[in-house]
Amino acid sequence: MNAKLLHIPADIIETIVENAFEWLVVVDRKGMIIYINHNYCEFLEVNREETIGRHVTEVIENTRMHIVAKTGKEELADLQFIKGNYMIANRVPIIKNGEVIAAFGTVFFRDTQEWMKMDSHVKSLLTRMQPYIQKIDSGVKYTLDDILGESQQIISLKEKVKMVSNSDISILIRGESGTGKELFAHSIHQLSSRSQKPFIKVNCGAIPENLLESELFGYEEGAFTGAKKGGKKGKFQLANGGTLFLDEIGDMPLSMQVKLLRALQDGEIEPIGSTKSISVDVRIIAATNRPLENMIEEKRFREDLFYRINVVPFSVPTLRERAEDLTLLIAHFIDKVTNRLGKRIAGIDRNVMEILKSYSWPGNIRELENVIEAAVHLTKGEQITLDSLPDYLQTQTAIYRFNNKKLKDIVEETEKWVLMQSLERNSDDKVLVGKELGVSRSTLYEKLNKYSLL
Ligand SMILES: Nc1ncnc2c1ncn2[C@@H]1O[C@H](COP(=O)(O)OP(=O)(O)OP(=O)(O)O)[C@@H](O)[C@H]1O
Repeated sequence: MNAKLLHIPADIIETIVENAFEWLVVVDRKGMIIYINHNYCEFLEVNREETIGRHVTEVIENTRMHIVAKTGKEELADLQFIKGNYMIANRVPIIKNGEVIAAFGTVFFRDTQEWMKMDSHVKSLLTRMQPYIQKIDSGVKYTLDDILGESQQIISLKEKVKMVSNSDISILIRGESGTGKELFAHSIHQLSSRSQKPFIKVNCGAIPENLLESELFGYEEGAFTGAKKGGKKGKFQLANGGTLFLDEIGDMPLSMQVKLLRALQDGEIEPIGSTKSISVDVRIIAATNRPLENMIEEKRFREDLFYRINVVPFSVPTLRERAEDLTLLIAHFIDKVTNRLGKRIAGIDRNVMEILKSYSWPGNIRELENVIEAAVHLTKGEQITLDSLPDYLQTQTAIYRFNNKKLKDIVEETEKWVLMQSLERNSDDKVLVGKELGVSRSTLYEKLNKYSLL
């Protein structure tokens, strides 16, 4: 140590190190933490004693401290993403006798206007880059890993995906809107031998009937007024060698269903205005939330097309059928939104969690994602509270969903719910709760104990 520093008592040096830098970590040359200051541990929500001796990558996300300790090259003012926020990190090697013996890193997060401006600039750049990154690849945006869920239904479906993805058979994915049908379609393509070829999606319900044919099969130059010079390739041709995802196939007009069936059976298409057929090799994945069997009876969907596409049926469960996945999905969406916004959310108020669990989610995962996104935006503190939920969920208690429950269970659920609300309102003060609900101290404790609310 520098001779002048030796005169400074150790406790003074310790105080300086603890406070001079906002957050400080020191690693040895193997990347093991040998020192980390209290403020940093507090931010990371880790216990200081338990972090000492652990590899820095196990404690700090996106860290490069172990790399600097190895290369000996300092990294100054580098952007680092930690716990939903962009920070400025300095990483400096400590060199003795020409050898790197350790490295120290400091992390700054300055809540100044200037920093906020830079933070949002970086985020908007990243958001703008995202579509280009997606366009570079084959069109696949999701893999099986993006399908979250630990329920038996989801585990079995993911197994089924692995079994059928490598064959060329057509797959019909059924399920309510927002259940994740598109995610499954992407994953099947991504796991198939066609994964390096295009994945092309057509939303059969969103394209007007008169345009659907040219969209699917393309057209020749001069095929109709307004046709593009040189003609236009249809989605079948664009998907050649890969997968054509026919979303909302139940909404396809009957006239198009005939043409689609012909194309699938012959493996050939005829662009509008052309007299020549073109061979195409596409794998079909279709999806719908419509009751196709009823539509066949009503002559609104062709039976022969149904059998052609329904070789392997897939049924994606609704969110209410797999309520056990709710907690995981909520945590995932909070993470996703906070990462994007650079906001910190530590948890969810327990009343809010109860509401989310008892709601029937008619819009499924899409609705859940939207509710969480809005709640993260609207939450002022670090907890998602009742007032950041949409009005229809805030009043959710009024509409009780029976779900085949017995009266005893309904009474108990309601009792627990009322107790939780009162505890929340009275900041856990049992005397006030007892007064508010008009119950004696012993009854209150008995009930709190029964519902594990103590
Ligand atoms: N298992 C899952 N894990 C994580 N996110 C999911 C899951 N399932 C669906 N999502 C998300 O929910 C949203 C809706 O999914 P998707 O578009 O695949 O539903 P869909 O069934 O195709 O809906 P629609 O019938 O309305 O087209 C997407 O943002 C998707 O990322």
